[in-house]
Amino acid sequence: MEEIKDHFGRTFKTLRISLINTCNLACTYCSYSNDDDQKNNAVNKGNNLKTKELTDLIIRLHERLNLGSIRFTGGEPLLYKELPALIEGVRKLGITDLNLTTNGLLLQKQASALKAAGLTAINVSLDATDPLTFFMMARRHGLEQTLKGIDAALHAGITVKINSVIMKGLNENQVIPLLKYAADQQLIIRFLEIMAMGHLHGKADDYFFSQAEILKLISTRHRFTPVQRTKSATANYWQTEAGHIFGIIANESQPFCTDCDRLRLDAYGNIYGCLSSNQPISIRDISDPALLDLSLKEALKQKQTIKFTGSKLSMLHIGG
Ligand SMILES: Nc1nc2c(ncn2[C@@H]2O[C@H](COP(=O)(O)OP(=O)(O)OP(=O)(O)O)[C@@H](O)[C@H]2O)c(=O)[nH]1
Ligand SMILES: C[S@@+](CC[C@H](N)C(=O)[O-])C[C@H]1O[C@@H](n2cnc3c(N)ncnc32)[C@H](O)[C@@H]1O
Ligand code: SF4
Ligand code: SF4
Repeated sequence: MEEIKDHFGRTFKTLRISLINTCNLACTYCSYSNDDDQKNNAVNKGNNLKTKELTDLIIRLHERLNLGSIRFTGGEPLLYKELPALIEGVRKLGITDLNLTTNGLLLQKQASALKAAGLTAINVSLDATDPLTFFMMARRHGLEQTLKGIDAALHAGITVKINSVIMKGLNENQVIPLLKYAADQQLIIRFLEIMAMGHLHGKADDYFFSQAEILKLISTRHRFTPVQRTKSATANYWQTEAGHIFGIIANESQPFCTDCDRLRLDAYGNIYGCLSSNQPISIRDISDPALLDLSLKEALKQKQTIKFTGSKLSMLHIGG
């Protein structure tokens, strides 16, 4: 069967599944307000997919795309009750690179079940090592719980990386402490440039803290050299003289659309070919393979040529 490809040679190999569009934190850059929730309900159509329906959709996507990896995200994916069962089901399809992006609050309880189910690696979001700044960023307390979650995942034998969104005027003073925490734990950390999504659409500039600014801050403490980028990666990486690897996801300063291989599936059975797209393409009720192909080709057209251009949907709603 002919591979679904665009004229840049891009195809879909990584499936990012948003399992749920609710969350137990309300991060300032993601959630509209303290009690956000469904203000932007553009994609909240119908009922969430049941685990069986979701597994069937994954099977059909995998048959067509020969997926290399899956990342479970959200909203907060650890609120999805049947995650271990889902992971087990997907692993049986032969997809063994199975990853999770989480805020880590519920990780302490779930880490060993996730490992047993076959999860490969976890990216934990952590924007501060200081409880007050954590609260300011997340609008909830939870630093200690998140740190315990990271410990539990490591104890269970799961590889962990840290993601830290850096916002000018709010938590740039956390770059050095976060880097130190990660180095002490021997974890890779990636700092994220803020993205103009949801309520930040058109307003993100005020908070933008660039890759260059992050590197400048780090250079006051460490010497570092660049690491060769891997194809389709979101992050650029560097290694400090002490051997610690850190990265920056520079959506604005150093975009990575040219070899993007990511397809998104939300909790309602809609696909998106690009994080910049507000247009859901429903594949939930499609059983005809030719129609699935058409939908995937349509989704591939949503990809950007150069960089992320902003979205009215927040990560909470499209799936981060
Ligand atoms: N523009 C853009 N940014 C993305 C995309 N996927 C992830 N990101 C950015 O990368 C951040 C971290 O994403 P993760 O869920 O950790 O996934 P990842 O970076 O692909 O993970 P690794 O495979 O471990 O490198 C997100 O919060 C976004 O800022 C994408 O498809 N497009
Ligand atoms: C939407 S969250 C979903 C998974 C989980 N709740 C978590 O926080 O890891 C996925 C990632 O998106 C990032 N994110 C959300 N909104 C963002 C924004 N406006 N700019 C940059 N990153 C953002 C978060 O920091 C997190 O690392
Ligand atoms: S970034 Fe993750 S933890 Fe924070 S509000 Fe969004 S979905 Fe929740
Ligand atoms: S903005 Fe779109 S094309 Fe660019 S990396 Fe993100 S998902 Fe891929």
